Amino acid sequence: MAVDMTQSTTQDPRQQTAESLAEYLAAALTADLAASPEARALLVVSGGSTPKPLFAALRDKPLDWSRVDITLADERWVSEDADDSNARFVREHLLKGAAAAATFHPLTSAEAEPEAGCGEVSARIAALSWPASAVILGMGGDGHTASLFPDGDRLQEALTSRDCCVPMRAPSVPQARITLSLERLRQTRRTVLHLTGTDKQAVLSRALGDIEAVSELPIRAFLSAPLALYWAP
Ligand SMILES: O=C1O[C@H](COP(=O)(O)O)[C@@H](O)[C@H](O)[C@H]1O
Repeated sequence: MAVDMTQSTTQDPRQQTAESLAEYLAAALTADLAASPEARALLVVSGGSTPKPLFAALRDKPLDWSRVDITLADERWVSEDADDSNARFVREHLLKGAAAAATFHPLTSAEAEPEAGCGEVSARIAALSWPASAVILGMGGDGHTASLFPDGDRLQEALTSRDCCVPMRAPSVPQARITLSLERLRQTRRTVLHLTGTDKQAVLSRALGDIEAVSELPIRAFLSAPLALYWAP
């Protein structure tokens, strides 16, 4: 595992880490957009609570956001105005200021269940400009990342499928989900793991102890390739 560990030393380490990561992502997007005047750049973000200060730090970076596509690593199969919708979170915290010019691609459809809507979403997301400039992953206390849950009903499918998206249900979470597959999450120029807290540091240490046992701690699927780790206590 090649880890680029960026850790804050200021009084507000989470904010400082978010700002460092925003600088890194803005430079990555700018570099990928410079490839040609027609180039588009794709940014894959995670939901949850961790990215909020990152989104605030990133959204006013001076780059051509009109050529940036943004999608999610995973989503709850809920309406976009639900409190726990990742799409709502992205619209409220990232697609503001300069970044309002970006194009957001949600992971839901009009179907009632993710099993019915997944094909449509997969086709839509697969049509974006892969490889992504960056995939920003989070991690839960159970070692899940995106919606690759240890107790997910389709975890093995999501780890092996060539499909872009996979529906997911897990006893440990209340809502049905949809997640990008492992193969799709790996189609990126840069992978970032953004974590906060000593509890998650402990889970990551455990995961690094045996990176082969992916089903136990699915974050392990990303620990054998280059990864930029942004962590703050
Ligand atoms: O369920 C989820 O949790 C993880 C981590 O969330 P956080 O609140 O601890 O930041 C997140 O990365 C994932 O996208 C989300 O669906």
